Amino acid sequence: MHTTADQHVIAQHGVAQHGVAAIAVDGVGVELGGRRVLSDIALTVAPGETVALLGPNGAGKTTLVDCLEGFRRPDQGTVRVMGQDPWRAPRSWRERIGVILQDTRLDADLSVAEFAQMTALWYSEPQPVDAMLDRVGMLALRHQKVHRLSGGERRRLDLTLAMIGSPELLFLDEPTTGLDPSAKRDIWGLISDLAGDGVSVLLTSHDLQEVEHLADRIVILRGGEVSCAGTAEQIRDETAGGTTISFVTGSAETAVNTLGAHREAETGRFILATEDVSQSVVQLNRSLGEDLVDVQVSSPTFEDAYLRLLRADAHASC
Ligand SMILES: Nc1ncnc2c1ncn2[C@@H]1O[C@H](COP(=O)(O)OP(=O)(O)OP(=O)(O)O)[C@@H](O)[C@H]1O
Repeated sequence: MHTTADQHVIAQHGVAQHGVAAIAVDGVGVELGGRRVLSDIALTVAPGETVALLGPNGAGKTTLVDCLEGFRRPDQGTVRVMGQDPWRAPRSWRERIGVILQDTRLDADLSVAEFAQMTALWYSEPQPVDAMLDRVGMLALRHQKVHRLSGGERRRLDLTLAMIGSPELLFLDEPTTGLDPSAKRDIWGLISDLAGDGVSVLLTSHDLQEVEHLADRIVILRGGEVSCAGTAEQIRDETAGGTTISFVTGSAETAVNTLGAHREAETGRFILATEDVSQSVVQLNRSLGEDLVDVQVSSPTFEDAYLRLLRADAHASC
């Protein structure tokens, strides 16, 4: 599915809008320590699109992002980021991307403003530091030493540093780790605003709520391969199925032959797939009357789908 979906996105947004996808990966393979860590990876991020990379520990997300950021050269396949091979890209290319790392250490004895100013020096046209600090709610802390910042404040500073060069593409690795729920919402708002301004985002996160909230599309890596790709709704529907009504009745024949339900062997309950819950409940009542007991409606979530995908056998995909 990922190939078709990605081709569709490229056709719809990437090529049509600007001619060049923010990220275009094809057939990428990486071997580390004699072990294949990535195999035949295909991935695209269209300009202005937010794509989330999801997968269990060790799935290969960091290795792939390393290839995209130019820190690792894949053994096979092609990688283009903003139209260039990251491994050979010049400094002018690096100025067009912003990076927030999973675990940055800001140990210097500098203040927040000094640290941001030092980062700004690297770019030819940086944003004004105070304006960026204000945008992430850090202006009041501009004189605070960075090594005294709390985990959440440090994460906000990380984001400031990533944004300071006005990047066209942002790599966000666990951008809200350690943030309280309210701060997390603020940062989500900020990331959505950036996406609204046309910034492309590759988000790596284990926070399913965050991924669902921010990503236009989700690419799930598993065992170094793309296991599934699509919108959260597509992945949910294809992996966990649609809404079902489960019920108990003594009229098995009506349940199966008239209503089209199937009997679950383990529980003896009847399961009916439905696209319109109220209409199906009316129909159940009409057909089974008082012989209808313990009706339960189940609508799978994206989390259900993701967990099911991780539990499934090694070749499962959607
Ligand atoms: N230098 C290396 N030599 C050998 N194996 C490595 C090396 N670096 C990473 N690996 C292995 O490659 C696999 C993918 O690692 P990677 O860090 O890309 O996973 P990840 O999806 O980012 O995991 P996490 O969610 O835990 O950060 C892991 O099994 C890891 O042990």
